[in-house]
Amino acid sequence: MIRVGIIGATGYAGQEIVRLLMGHKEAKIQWYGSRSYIDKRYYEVFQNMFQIVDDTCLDDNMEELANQVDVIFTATPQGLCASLINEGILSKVKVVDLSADFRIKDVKTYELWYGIQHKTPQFIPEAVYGLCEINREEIKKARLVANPGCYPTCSTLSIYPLLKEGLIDPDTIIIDAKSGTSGAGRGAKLDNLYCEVNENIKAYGVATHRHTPEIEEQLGYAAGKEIRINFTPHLVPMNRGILVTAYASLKKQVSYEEVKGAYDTYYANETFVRVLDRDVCPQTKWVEGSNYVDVNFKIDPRTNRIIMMGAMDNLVKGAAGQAVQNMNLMFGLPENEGLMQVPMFP
Ligand SMILES: NC(=O)C1=CN([C@@H]2O[C@H](COP(=O)(O)OP(=O)(O)OC[C@H]3O[C@@H](n4cnc5c(N)ncnc54)[C@H](OP(=O)(O)O)[C@@H]3O)[C@@H](O)[C@H]2O)C=CC1
Ligand SMILES: CC(=O)N[C@@H](CCC(=O)OP(=O)(O)O)C(=O)O
Repeated sequence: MIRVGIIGATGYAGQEIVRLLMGHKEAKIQWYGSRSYIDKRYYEVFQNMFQIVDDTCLDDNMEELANQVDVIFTATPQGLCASLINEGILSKVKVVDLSADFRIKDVKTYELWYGIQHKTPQFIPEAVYGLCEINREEIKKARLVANPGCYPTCSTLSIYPLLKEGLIDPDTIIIDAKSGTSGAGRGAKLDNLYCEVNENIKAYGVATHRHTPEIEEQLGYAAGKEIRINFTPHLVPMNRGILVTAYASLKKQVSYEEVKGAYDTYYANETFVRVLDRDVCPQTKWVEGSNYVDVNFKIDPRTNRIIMMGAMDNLVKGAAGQAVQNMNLMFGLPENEGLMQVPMFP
């Protein structure tokens, strides 16, 4: 049994890790870390866990935690993991960080976009970006995994095959993305009040969203050069789900079969990336509660541009599901263990 500790178990992403691990055959949670609910029963924070989890919430003492578990998930605000981690901890325990602290290789870029000073930049080079379908072999050997952001996961997986195969011009990519409000976490915020969100849709972070450099870095690796994109997220009145619609110019005229072949090259053997049938557009409802990302595309011959689409659950493949997938890889377990939930519909 892998012994698991979660720092930030009382947030949306942390709770989703707990939910998924309840169905995992090889993992047992030993530490439900919190800041505000120390000594409270976990089920008192989330009553969906009543008669399922009886444990009490503990603090965020990573030193102590590292002596008791085999893997730590940090599902905490930006900057916290970087401030707690050290060599002694990493020599004892594997860490999967759900925040952005170790995702961006250039520390100055991280500090600029996140507005905080990185406390442990010495660990950035060894951290592996945990996009399982792309970095699988490196993840297996890692002791520190940077779990990707929700928008970057959906955007990168939707666009990646076309950049790798050189079918699109990397400097023409525009990403329009929409997210449910659980993406913003459980903390009370004016922007996420019912009256602000319900019956409403709005863009935010236009040309300034902190996921922009993360997406640019990952797509840049696929393109083989530095790139710049336009990325516009929108908040939509639903609990879960991310929908990406991305646009790019094709480098030449291509057929449906050629592009489908590019997607199949990378995803035909992937359990969690489903390339949908021709003309079927991904929908968030078809992936809700599951670790799947549904992708598809449509060529517009009038403009010689291509529209790439992706849908996933921000809390599962966009956070907790991918984190568990990373843990499975790091411990040599079947990659899909605990992750085969069928999407909920309707
Ligand atoms: N929500 C999503 O869809 C996604 C989230 N993420 C990332 O996951 C992380 C968690 O996000 P999310 O669950 O949404 O956020 P929440 O606001 O829902 O939860 C934050 C968690 O962090 C804990 N926490 C806050 N401050 C501290 C502190 N100083 N010390 C210890 N624990 C602390 C909170 O504890 P308490 O409640 O006890 O105060 C809570 O458990 C973030 O980095 C986020 O960017 C990544 C991808 C998607
Ligand atoms: C709807 C919403 O507010 N979404 C969050 C992003 C989700 C997230 O969790 O951020 P990381 O992936 O970087 O950890 C936002 O736009 O800030």
